Amino acid sequence: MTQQTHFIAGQWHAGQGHDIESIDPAKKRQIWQAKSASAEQVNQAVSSAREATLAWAAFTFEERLAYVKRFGELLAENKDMLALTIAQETGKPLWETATEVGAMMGKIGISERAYQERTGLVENPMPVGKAFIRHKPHGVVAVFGPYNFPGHLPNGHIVPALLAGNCIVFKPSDLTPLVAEKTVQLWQKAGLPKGVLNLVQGEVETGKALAAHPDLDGLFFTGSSRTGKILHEQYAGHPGKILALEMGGNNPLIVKDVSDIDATVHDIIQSAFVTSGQRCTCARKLFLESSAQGDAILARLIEVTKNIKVGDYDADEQPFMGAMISKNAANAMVTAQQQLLDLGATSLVELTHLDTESGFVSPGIIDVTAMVEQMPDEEHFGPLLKVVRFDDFDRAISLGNNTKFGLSAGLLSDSEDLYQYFYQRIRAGIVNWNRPITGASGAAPFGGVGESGNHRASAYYAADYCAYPVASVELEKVTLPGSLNPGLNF
Ligand SMILES: NC(=O)c1ccc[n+]([C@@H]2O[C@H](COP(=O)([O-])OP(=O)(O)OC[C@H]3O[C@@H](n4cnc5c(N)ncnc54)[C@H](O)[C@@H]3O)[C@@H](O)[C@H]2O)c1
Ligand SMILES: O=CCC[C@H](NC(=O)CCC(=O)O)C(=O)O
Repeated sequence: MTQQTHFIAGQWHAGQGHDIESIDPAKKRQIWQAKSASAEQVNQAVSSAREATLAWAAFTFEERLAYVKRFGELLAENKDMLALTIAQETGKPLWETATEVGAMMGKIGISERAYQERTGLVENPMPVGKAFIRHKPHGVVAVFGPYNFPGHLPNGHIVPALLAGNCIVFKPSDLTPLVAEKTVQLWQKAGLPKGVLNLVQGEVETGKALAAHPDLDGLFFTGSSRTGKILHEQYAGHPGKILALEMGGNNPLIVKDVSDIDATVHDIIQSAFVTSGQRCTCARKLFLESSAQGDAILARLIEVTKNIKVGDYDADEQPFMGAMISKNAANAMVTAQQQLLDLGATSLVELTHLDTESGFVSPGIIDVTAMVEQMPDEEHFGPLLKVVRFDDFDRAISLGNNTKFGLSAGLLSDSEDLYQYFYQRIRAGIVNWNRPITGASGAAPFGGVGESGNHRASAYYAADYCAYPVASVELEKVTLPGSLNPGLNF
């Protein structure tokens, strides 16, 4: 029987599109297969969400919260199963996927607080009557997720959207359909009314059919800037629809005047190579001073990087890095490295595709100082760190800012004055000092400037794009004003 993987109007359905599959990039085996959703099934999912909107929005916040909390309990009960599924589908080590499931659980409390603090009720007295600020859900929204956090990042849209009273059609990455299926099964178990959350699986054409659906009130997207820009163009001329775009980055990390070299190298590695470099916040460009200290940091960085353990997600001795998402993604990193070398860069640690049928690569470091002006402003979404040596701090900042993106940036330095100087000049939505630039908190806004987003930050601020404000002045009965405007006679 064909896998029933599309959840529409509270029922699981087999797809009517073409064959799709999911491959474990570490073990190189198929772990899931199904047929994609047809355009008609996408249509049914949107209709089912539309039919559910009035009743779902009419629930009190506490009633909606009860469903979400039940989902949270189910996440806790199923955390090992979900962590293993994420590991199998993405290649990420189990220690890391356990933290992803933890972030999914943490999202519930954060979103509850954010709803109250950012979109809660405000009541102001007036000379006559009362003024209220309330918020209403948009209606039907699509949620698009990326492959690198297939649980946590869609969850970061779904939880606040449901709490605000929206109904959803969820289209996960076609590389991580199984995580989506298992997550939606938990929502079903939580007893969510039919139609409130729908799931359609498929590749780009399913995404296109959903994004273009005329009955959507909005779309919340996390993924690449390439896709985000297509969606942005598609939504041009539709000012009535809400579009939240969380996209990529080409993030700088600058090091100057530090006393602890190992701590510095740790924060560089945690910024550049965690999740095999597949985080939107990963450091892509490392700026090191042309000095004896810069040389010492680079030497130690090379040494520690060469010793990073890469391996199976379920290895007893856990690796720091698992496989990348696919052999194609691994190949793309090898190609990117070669292109930089062709442009005049020098390899310091070669990124190598360890088993060409898998997603395993070793982390790489490449010195791009000689060709930094010609370096393409691309997000290379994998473990390849580009090093730029600098003499002048201002030039490091200016090269760090020399990108169309603006997601994360960091300074490693013992000087607070230098940090203040850096903070004033660097352009990014996440700016850290003496901390890795990955691992952002869900309790803070999360978003970037430039082509990293469209000024609709997520995480703690997701509440903002999940509801629209309604201002009301209200009085219990129609009452003649005490003083009338000139020229009126009653
Ligand atoms: N800023 C953030 O919060 C954040 C977080 C995680 C990942 N990312 C970014 O995501 C990227 C990696 O994820 P990815 O490769 O899965 O992203 P992607 O853009 O390829 O895919 C994201 C989603 O969009 C769908 N899609 C692709 N093309 C489409 C189209 N033309 N129309 C409609 N839907 C389409 C995909 O099927 C998937 O569901 C990286 O660039 C990374 O930086 C950003
Ligand atoms: O790959 C991109 C996300 C990386 C991750 N950011 C978050 O988890 C943001 C917080 C949230 O959405 O709750 C990171 O910074 O490592």
